[in-house]
Amino acid sequence: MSHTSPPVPLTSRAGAALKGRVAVPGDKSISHRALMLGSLAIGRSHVTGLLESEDVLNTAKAMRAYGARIARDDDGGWTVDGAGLGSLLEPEEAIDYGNAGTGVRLALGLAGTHPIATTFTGDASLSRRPMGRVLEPLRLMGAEVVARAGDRLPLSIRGSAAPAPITYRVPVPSAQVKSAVLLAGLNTPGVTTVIEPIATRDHTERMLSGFGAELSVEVDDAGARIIRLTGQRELSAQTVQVPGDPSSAAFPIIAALIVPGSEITVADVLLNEHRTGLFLTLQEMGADLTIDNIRETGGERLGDIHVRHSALKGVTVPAERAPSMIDEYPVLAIAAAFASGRTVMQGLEELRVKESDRLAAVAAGLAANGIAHEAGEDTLVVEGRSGQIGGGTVTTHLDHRIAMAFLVLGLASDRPVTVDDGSVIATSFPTFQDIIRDLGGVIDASGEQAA
Ligand SMILES: O=C(O)C1=C[C@@H](OP(=O)(O)O)[C@@H](O)[C@H](O)C1
Ligand SMILES: C=C(OP(=O)(O)O)C(=O)O
Repeated sequence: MSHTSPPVPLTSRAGAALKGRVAVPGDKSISHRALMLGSLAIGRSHVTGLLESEDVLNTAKAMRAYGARIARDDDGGWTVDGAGLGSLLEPEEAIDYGNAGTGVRLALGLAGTHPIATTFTGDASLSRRPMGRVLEPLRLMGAEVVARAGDRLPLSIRGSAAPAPITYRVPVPSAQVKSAVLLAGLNTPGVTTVIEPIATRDHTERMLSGFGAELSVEVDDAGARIIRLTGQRELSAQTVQVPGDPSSAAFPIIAALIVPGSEITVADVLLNEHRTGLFLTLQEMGADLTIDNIRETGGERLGDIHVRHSALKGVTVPAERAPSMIDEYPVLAIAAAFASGRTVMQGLEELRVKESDRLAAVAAGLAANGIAHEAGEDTLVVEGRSGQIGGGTVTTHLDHRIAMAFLVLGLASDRPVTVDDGSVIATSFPTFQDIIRDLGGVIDASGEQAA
């Protein structure tokens, strides 16, 4: 399905308490990277728990176009036969990356240091998002780019036959930019260095090391991470187990916190320290949220998260925590609406360049459902329990997280909440509705009556 398909309005409403144990699908960030690194490695990689969502399937399609063989096995695992570093084939057609920012930005990194031409396109959301943040370092490495005004998609990129290693200080906290430069460094002779003043998710570094890349990470006196990668070293095939996506787990977890009487477990959730800002914030808000069965697999930590309906209180979420929960603010705003007192979220400028302008989209959704709030340039303040909640229709702007966040709102609201298009949920969490229903939550196609 693509997002030229007709919109699918969905409505959620309050019902029984949420109960049960669920597992959310695999982490999106790790899934993209497993397919990409497997495609560059020599030999056959095996991936279990891959997220089978539209964004990740677009990466599978892209890597096939570059010459990798990628197949789903009968047992649900995936095999990836890599073409080997430096041997990406020129895709015969434009690669349509749909809604996937991570996918296209990381693929640009790969394409940017191979002497082949690739044209990338995307849906209306992706075509609005800035690509200059990855094109700037790739141009410094020798790539030629022809892009729409403002470095937007569609664009064509041709990598240099003799790419130059660079030292690049990432100007915005972005794991996608960091990763694009590191992936470009793989096919570049010499040492590519990325300096990251503010730490972001480090799945690329971890997985590159796991696939045998020569990579080191050092933290300087100012706390910046300095990542050095020696290029043109072969990668070797690996087995990757993808843990559950904490950004997906956020939705049932917050649903359980705000629906009275709820008690749920979300099993096997990734607990990488650069991804757990939401869980810490919820605990500060007074959430009954505990984590156990903590273990490590494939260089990543995971565990089971238990939550019970809780009396939440408003808190201030500091700007420096934003990179570790950047995709979770829309649903945190929903938790904040049920807290006593005000919740202040700071350092949100990156929300403006996601699948939608998330700050504006969240504010509009809160307004439509009677929740008092104030949005600044890079801040959001939500007044908890400010009156009757719900009854609104929310515009999703092709943004899965806006759709899911406001469907969670409806599960605990005084009146039902409708989102104008739930089809986009399939980009990251295709089983969202099934999981909420399994727990006892009510989400219907709009117009359908609850049973
Ligand atoms: O590297 C990644 O896998 C991601 C990085 C983040 O984006 P930025 O790099 O733009 O912060 C995040 O929002 C996105 O969902 C996934
Ligand atoms: C920002 C997101 O994804 P991407 O940048 O990969 O489109 C997200 O999933 O919330």
